[in-house]
Amino acid sequence: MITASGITKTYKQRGNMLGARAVPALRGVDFTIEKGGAVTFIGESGCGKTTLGRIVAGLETYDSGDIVIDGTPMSSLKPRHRQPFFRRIQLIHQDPYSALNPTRTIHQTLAAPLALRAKQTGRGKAWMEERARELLALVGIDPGYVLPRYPHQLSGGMRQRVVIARALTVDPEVLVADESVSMIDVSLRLGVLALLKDLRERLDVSVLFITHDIATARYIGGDGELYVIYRGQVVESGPTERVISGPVHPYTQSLLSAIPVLHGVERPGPERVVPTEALNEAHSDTGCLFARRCPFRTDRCEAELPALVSDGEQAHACLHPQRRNVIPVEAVA
Ligand SMILES: Nc1ncnc2c1ncn2[C@@H]1O[C@H](COP(=O)(O)OP(=O)(O)OP(=O)(O)O)[C@@H](O)[C@H]1O
Repeated sequence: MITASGITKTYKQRGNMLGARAVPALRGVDFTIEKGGAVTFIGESGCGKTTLGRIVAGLETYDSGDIVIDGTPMSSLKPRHRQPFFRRIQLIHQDPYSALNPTRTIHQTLAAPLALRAKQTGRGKAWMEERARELLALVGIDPGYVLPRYPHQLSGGMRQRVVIARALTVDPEVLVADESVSMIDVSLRLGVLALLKDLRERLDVSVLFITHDIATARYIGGDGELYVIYRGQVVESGPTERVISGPVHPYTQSLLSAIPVLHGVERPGPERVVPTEALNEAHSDTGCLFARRCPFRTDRCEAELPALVSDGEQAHACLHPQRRNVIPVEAVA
């Protein structure tokens, strides 16, 4: 089990003559990934999703808060001692073109991490060969065809599957899939999503899925937890189906209005959400981060940052939670 609590991350971006500008990417994010579970983060571009995925995979540092992996807080370890923990969490690179070394055959690509695994588990070369074939078959490609070939000799879909097979060489407990950086086209994307769903069921591996698309959030992690993130803050969370059928934060509702059917949502609206502003521009950080775009804002929202309040299952950070449907103004004809 992996627990993240209060994760914050601020980037320093080179600014104008006044010096570097601080860009808060994550502002105190908490979540738990259970064994075999699915956790989805959804939000629009720039909200901090990719940063979060990289932090969970141990590829990015964080400023405060902690990640606890199977009871061990990562802050209690020196960076090199964190590696064995983070190895259990594999980020699936979504750009199959740059993720594989073009000068290595697939056999060589899989051999390196399998050799490490063989050493750790006291196995030999025969096991490595067998495991490479087994993993390729698991991701739905013919080992005999793929193993001797170079990445450029394979289709985009095959390359993406090889990337997933490589992630599986270390027997990960969690796969992190950041769809927002996906370079693959729609038809391949659906195949990869189906594969991730299948691997979750067959290997009991957990999935941390990062997306800006509610339909894929539902497809891959419909039985898991959904976290809606806005400008680095979780504004709503809960069981995916429950949040989708009963969103209370106006931002979640505006995201959901992109899908045609909303079961169980009262619809006296629609109310309109102000279009996306340039997220990093001179936003006031006092008060609710969504206030400027929110159709329900009051003076209180401008002054008070709402904390995440939970009813035990579903949580929201809104001073005026709504049981109504709102739509982003971009979607209005
Ligand atoms: N290496 C970096 N240096 C400076 N700022 C960064 C860096 N990486 C991300 N940021 C900033 O942090 C914020 C969050 O970025 P992040 O990539 O995590 O968002 P995202 O939700 O994944 O966006 P997208 O869906 O477009 O990938 C953005 O404002 C971004 O400009």
